[in-house]
Amino acid sequence: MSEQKIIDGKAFAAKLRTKIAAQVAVAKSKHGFTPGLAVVLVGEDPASKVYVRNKGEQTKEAGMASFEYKLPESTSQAELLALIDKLNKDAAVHGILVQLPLPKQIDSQAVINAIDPDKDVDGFHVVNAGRLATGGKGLVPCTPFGCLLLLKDLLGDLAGKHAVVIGRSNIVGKPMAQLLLNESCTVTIAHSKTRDLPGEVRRADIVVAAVGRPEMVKGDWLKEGAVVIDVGINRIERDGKGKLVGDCDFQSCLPKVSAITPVPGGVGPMTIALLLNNTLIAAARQKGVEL
Ligand SMILES: Nc1nc(=O)c2c([nH]1)NC[C@@H]1CN(c3ccc(C(=O)N[C@@H](CCC(=O)O)C(=O)O)cc3)C=[N+]21
Repeated sequence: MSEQKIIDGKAFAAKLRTKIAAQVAVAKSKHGFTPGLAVVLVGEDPASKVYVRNKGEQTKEAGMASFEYKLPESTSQAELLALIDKLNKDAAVHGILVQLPLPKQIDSQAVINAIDPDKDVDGFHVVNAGRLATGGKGLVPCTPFGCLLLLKDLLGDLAGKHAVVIGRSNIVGKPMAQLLLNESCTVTIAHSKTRDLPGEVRRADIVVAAVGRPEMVKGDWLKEGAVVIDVGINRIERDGKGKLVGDCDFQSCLPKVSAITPVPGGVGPMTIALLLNNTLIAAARQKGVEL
């Protein structure tokens, strides 16, 4: 019964990648260029290595060029900045992603702000954050962009809906709130100091959970028929086994919602699809073509 309530982010992302691959083919055949994405990984974090590998594989599957840079944990900030300078100047590279988090000797924000904003396919550069906040044409962070596409596919026009975003990070919460505001939602941003979080969430037509706390949002916090987008990816131990769970308690939320994203298979695959989409957008703009 509730099967159709579960949003299939994996299938949506696969469809999106098919569309992107078709546009990449046009870029090659009609305009004579191959969109290229450079991914930079510093150090040995095992989860980061998996993401970087998935990104590389899906980039190539879409027909794009993938450039991977794996630097040692001991890399200095100056060395990383030198690589970014080289990638900024490389005409075959249209998008640059530096995997976060970075080792502690490196100032992440300084590194992000060294990327050419027009190649900043993560949308994390202060210029892109400013463009999003002021209605300019920039690059939008992949995870919130993916969440927005899922919401619009499900609900159509979002105007007037009450959205509660839980979490205020620069990479998800804040840009998500900006995007929902641009869609004329009434937006509440909740965080660790919010008084009566369940009470705030109970007013929401749309809940976006991005706090990084396993299974924090409970079903009895939700308004009947709410749409829940769960951005959390938390690795926990249960019954002696490793398990991936979101920021929402899926079992108690499912009966209350009209739709909910699962973890895994929800927002995660969308993030990578939107990264490819941003790379395509960045490449088309750099080449001055419409795809
Ligand atoms: N500069 C930067 N940009 C990022 O976008 C970025 C980053 N750094 N650092 C790490 C996080 C994490 N992240 C994920 C992307 C896809 C999945 C994903 O596809 N997850 C699948 C599989 C999860 C699994 O099985 O491990 C799913 O949710 O179904 C997860 C996590 C991007 N990140």
